[in-house]
Amino acid sequence: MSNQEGSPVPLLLARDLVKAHGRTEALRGASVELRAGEILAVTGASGSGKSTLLHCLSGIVRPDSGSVTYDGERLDQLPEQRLSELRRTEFGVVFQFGQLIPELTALDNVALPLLLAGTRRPQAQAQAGEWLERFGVRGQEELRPGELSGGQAQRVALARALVTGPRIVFADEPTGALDSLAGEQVMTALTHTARESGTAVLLITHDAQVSAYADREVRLADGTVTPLGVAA
Ligand SMILES: Nc1ncnc2c1ncn2[C@@H]1O[C@H](COP(=O)(O)OP(=O)(O)OP(=O)(O)O)[C@@H](O)[C@H]1O
Repeated sequence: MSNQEGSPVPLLLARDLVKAHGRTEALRGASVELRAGEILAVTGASGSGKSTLLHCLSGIVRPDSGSVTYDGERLDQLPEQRLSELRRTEFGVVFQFGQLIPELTALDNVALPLLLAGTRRPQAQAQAGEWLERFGVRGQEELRPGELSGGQAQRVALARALVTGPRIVFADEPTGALDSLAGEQVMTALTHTARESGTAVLLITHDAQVSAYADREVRLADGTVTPLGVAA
């Protein structure tokens, strides 16, 4: 099943997700949908299950019950091999602490997903350089993550998440470790690029300044999702 931007069929649809960590029920029937090209903020108090939801939606973790449908495919039922392929080609992920590979330069961190997808090194590095430039990290290509500022490292992480042209970027508190100026730069870069390329973004945050960048916001509480309407 294909899904065009503006189509009423959501690109990603989760229904009645339940997920427990030991005896803690992080999700208790959470439902959420993400449309093609939309920027959706998922907010909620600490411990409300936001990261668990992101992990279930992005196929990192399987829910105990409920369904996750991505472009017509049931993610929660897919074999591991197909799931990793989807995660590599259709999804990009950014975490709070970038999680760049410390031994690799900024350029090689961004080139890595392309190399894993079979792109030849010169081509991968050229594309990675273009993405670093787009995210305003010019001149830092040869630096390692430890030599970058927090904001620069997050913009490198964004470039790495977007370099393969994913349809969805999952961002878990992408500005959580940054001061407000660096946070604004990261959010501007992420939302601008996502809109330009038609990439949908599922953004986890507890910060109202960050959720203001989204088209729509939903709130997690008690393991379920409540819509909050369209952001201004
Ligand atoms: N691996 C785990 N093992 C045990 N409990 C876990 C695990 N991961 C999450 N939990 C628990 O599940 C609940 C939801 O956690 P989750 O990280 O999804 O919430 P969150 O809203 O993202 O929190 P925060 O905003 O603090 O990051 C919490 O009570 C947490 O302690």
